Amino acid sequence: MGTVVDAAPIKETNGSLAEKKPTVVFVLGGPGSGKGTQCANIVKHFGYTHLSAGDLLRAEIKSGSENGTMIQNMIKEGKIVPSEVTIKLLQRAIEESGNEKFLIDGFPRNEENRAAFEAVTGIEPSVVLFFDCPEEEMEKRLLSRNEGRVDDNIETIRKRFRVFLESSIPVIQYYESKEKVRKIDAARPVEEVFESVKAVFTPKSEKAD
Ligand SMILES: Nc1ncnc2c1ncn2[C@@H]1O[C@H](COP(=O)(O)OP(=O)(O)OP(=O)(O)O)[C@@H](O)[C@H]1O
Ligand SMILES: Nc1ccn([C@@H]2O[C@H](COP(=O)(O)O)[C@@H](O)[C@H]2O)c(=O)n1
Repeated sequence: MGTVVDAAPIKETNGSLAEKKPTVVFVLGGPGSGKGTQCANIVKHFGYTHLSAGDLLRAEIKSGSENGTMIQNMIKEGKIVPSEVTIKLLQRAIEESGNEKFLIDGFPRNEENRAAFEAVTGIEPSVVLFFDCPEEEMEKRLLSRNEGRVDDNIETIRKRFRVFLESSIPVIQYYESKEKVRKIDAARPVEEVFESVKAVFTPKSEKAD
């Protein structure tokens, strides 16, 4: 079956989300670098709403959406789903949340994601967290995650690593050029990583001297 994306243009919400001035933090890093784990900690401590692009896409498959088969195939291959699909899911989740502070995890994954989100929502991230972790460690974590994900097998993991290097690193470089990136050494134990994360979210005035 061919790719099914909504034939209609993305809902004309351009600007309306931006007018609400939500605080958006993009959470990036390779597969298995610990983005979801750290987002759960940030939610508990700092009151953000966690929106994982991957979780939203997996929920869309389960919902029986007409795009479900296409999304499932893309995830199995470690490929990036067309931006209009993912952005619609993010927009809906933002609008329904009632919160004004969001961690957007695993997005933008490529330049198309980045440019389309900005054009459609008018939102720019205040900060981009980058969980930096060697492939060897990420591979070990993914192979022992045991959540039954169709993409946690060595063949797909290697494809996901390649997509990360080729498509996602350039997005991080773009935000580095705008001085928005906070790079975190993610190869340490969860608690140590979170100490570094906390420093990003704690206002300077509250930090110990
Ligand atoms: N600092 C850490 N040390 C060891 N294991 C970790 C660490 N952080 C997360 N993990 C474990 O590694 C696995 C992957 O973590 P997590 O799901 O948070 O990564 P992710 O970056 O969100 O992955 P993906 O992009 O594939 O969704 C999980 O089983 C998690 O419990
Ligand atoms: N912006 C995105 C995010 C994810 N995907 C697809 O989902 C897969 C799993 O993502 P995780 O963040 O949960 O690891 C990913 O490999 C992509 O296939 C996407 O297309 N676009």
